[in-house]
Amino acid sequence: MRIAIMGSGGLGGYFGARLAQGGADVHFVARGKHLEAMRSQGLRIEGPEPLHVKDVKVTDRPADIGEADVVLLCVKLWDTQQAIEQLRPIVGPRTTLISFQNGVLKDQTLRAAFDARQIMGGVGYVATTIEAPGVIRQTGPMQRLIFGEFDGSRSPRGEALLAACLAGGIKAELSEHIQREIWQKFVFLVGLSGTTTTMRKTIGPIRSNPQTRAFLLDVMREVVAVGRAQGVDLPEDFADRAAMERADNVSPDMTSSMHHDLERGNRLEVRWLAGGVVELGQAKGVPTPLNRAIHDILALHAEGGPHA
Ligand SMILES: NC(=O)C1=CN([C@@H]2O[C@H](COP(=O)(O)OP(=O)(O)OC[C@H]3O[C@@H](n4cnc5c(N)ncnc54)[C@H](OP(=O)(O)O)[C@@H]3O)[C@@H](O)[C@H]2O)C=CC1
Ligand SMILES: CC(C)(CO)C(=O)C(=O)O
Repeated sequence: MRIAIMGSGGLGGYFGARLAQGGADVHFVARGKHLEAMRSQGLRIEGPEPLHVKDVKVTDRPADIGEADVVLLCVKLWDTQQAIEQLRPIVGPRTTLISFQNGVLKDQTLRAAFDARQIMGGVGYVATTIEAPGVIRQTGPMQRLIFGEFDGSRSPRGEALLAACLAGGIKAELSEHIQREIWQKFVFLVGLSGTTTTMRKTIGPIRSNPQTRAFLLDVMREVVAVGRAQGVDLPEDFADRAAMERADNVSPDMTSSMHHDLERGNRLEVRWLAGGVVELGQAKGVPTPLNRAIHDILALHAEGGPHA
């Protein structure tokens, strides 16, 4: 199975390395200094389960890879359109595409570019970032990939990718409810990213302080209300129980990739996270004042640049 990893940073680099370790034919797409370092030193994962993949197949020209069986889309949301254009030469009629990016609108973007039957849904759980060119740092032991067909079937292509993931030590699951999984992660992520980035703290202190804990919960409740209004099968108390439980069980030093981006002066995905909640809420008449506040507070940082 030829697997192309489009974007080899925190998410794509981590799971691509594990897939390669398990014996899959992995081709990474990277750029800049990260590409050079991967070419000269391979790809290193630091953290609870360190790994060094020495001979990585990596390019900045996806066309060189040839037709892929599976493409894992792992670029930041603002890079999606450019990535899609670069991917066209390696997407044949039998290629499957899965976006493990965050957010709930990503698959719409893929469907606008490719045949909808080629697209499976995906969710990635891991806390990773590019620490230095060629080096990905993982915080905490969490790592999990969930993917599935949007019609709920267990397809041969899903089973094949599952086997490749399991061989690489990835905690992977083939889901029969992938749309709900995508929203469940969205609820947690919007809460985590909105609070850690605006408060500039990791989850530990945020969940321990009653005032910030209540804020986190209310942010996630808004996402649940919007999801339910969109017809997603989310229990009404999903934020209060499952999402809060997840927030309580992750490592206290865990933060969101958006918080890392703020600290580094990178662009932020806030437009698709809290901003996406506001947009989808407006379409259904669901009030989302806290998500609006998060989106507005971060507006001056959304395009990147140093912050005081
Ligand atoms: N990191 C995490 O813990 C998790 C992240 N996610 C989601 O995954 C997505 C990716 O995030 P993350 O991995 O953190 O992001 P990173 O910035 O760490 O990685 C993305 C990588 O893709 C590269 N890239 C972008 N466009 C291209 C291109 N056209 N050609 C070659 N390389 C390209 C970027 O290069 P450059 O740096 O030059 O822009 C960067 O190295 C986001 O939607 C995020 O929300 C989901 C779960 C966990
Ligand atoms: C919440 C987390 C770390 C889980 O994978 C994530 O997706 C992100 O911060 O982008």
